[in-house]
Amino acid sequence: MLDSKRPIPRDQAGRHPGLALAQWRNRLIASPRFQALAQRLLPGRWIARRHARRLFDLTAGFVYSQVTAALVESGLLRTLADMPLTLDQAAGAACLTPHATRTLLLAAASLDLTQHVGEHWTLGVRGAALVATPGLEAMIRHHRLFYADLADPLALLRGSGGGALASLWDYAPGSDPADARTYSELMSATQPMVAAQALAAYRFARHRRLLDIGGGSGAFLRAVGESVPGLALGLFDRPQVIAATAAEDGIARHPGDFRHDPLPAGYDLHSLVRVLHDHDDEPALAILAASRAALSPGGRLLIVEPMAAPGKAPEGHAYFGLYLTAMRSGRPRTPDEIRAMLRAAGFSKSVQRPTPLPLVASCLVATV
Ligand SMILES: C[S@@+](CC[C@H](N)C(=O)[O-])C[C@H]1O[C@@H](n2cnc3c(N)ncnc32)[C@H](O)[C@@H]1O
Repeated sequence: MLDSKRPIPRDQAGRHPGLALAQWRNRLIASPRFQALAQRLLPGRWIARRHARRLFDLTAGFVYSQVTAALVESGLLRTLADMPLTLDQAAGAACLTPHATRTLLLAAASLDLTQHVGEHWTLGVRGAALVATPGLEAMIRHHRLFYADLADPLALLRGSGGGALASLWDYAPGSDPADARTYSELMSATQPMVAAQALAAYRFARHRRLLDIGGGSGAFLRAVGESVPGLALGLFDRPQVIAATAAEDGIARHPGDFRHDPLPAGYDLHSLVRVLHDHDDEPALAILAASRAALSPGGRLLIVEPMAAPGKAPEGHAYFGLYLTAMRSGRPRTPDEIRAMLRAAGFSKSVQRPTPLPLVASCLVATV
């Protein structure tokens, strides 16, 4: 039997054996002789092309994002979803010259966002999927702030640049409630897909009362309430966020600050949806401890958010790693990292429940 605790043999300098292998591979890839050989052999040519494509996509990804943003912000995406347009009609709808419109539509067609059929333009496969995905257009518009911060990525990482995204997040006491409302609206727009992951992963009907901690405008609670009618619902968020949202029948409202205030008792299920990763380790642990303190024995905490996977899944460490850096708070965590924090906060056990689209959200269930 393999002993997983057995130490991995290291070289004389104390380095992991995998490092030498990775260095050998990297030298091979960089060698002109190896590259020439790969071009001559058919499988090698195929692999080289695939890597070249991926490398090009990495280099050009920002351009693709901006083509998509132009399609959304010009209104063309929505108009093409309603009806096919000739080039002149599209130019009129987008308030662009026919030449500029053609440039945009051709660029979008190369990304499967649009399609040229006869004399008309319509949506391509990805364009149709984009329109059908709730909240994605709102997210693309919101990325204007994020990409402004990313214009100098090193300044962002050094903490000397950015600030556009953080200003939206920072609705501390005294700030304009309109900012809290803008952010909550974005969160609500992207919420249906997240709620769908939680509903597919967890049987809420086994509980009596659900408290959504940092629940924003209550979109998650409304989605769960529609699927599980008997469940009593409670919303905990900052006072200015609660004040900025419409009073909902049947949802108990608890204004407060989860870093300092105790959470209300009497709920047998808590949820933290896209909340934990917004916070650095110390406040994140305080939130988990507050949940643990307010839950009775047998109570559960559901953590729903996109989680990181080391070396894989770029939505984790690449997207959220940089997004949360721009937010100036929090970090993406792996399920194992969160489980360790849950243990430190006093939860007796936690399990991961598979979700249909981990890219949107993964789900951990912790028991008191
Ligand atoms: C990223 S949003 C997520 C909103 C919602 N759960 C969702 O997924 O759409 C984070 C939420 O946590 C709330 N929040 C942040 N800090 C808080 C604090 N100290 N106390 C209470 N709520 C807080 C914010 O107001 C916001 O509604």
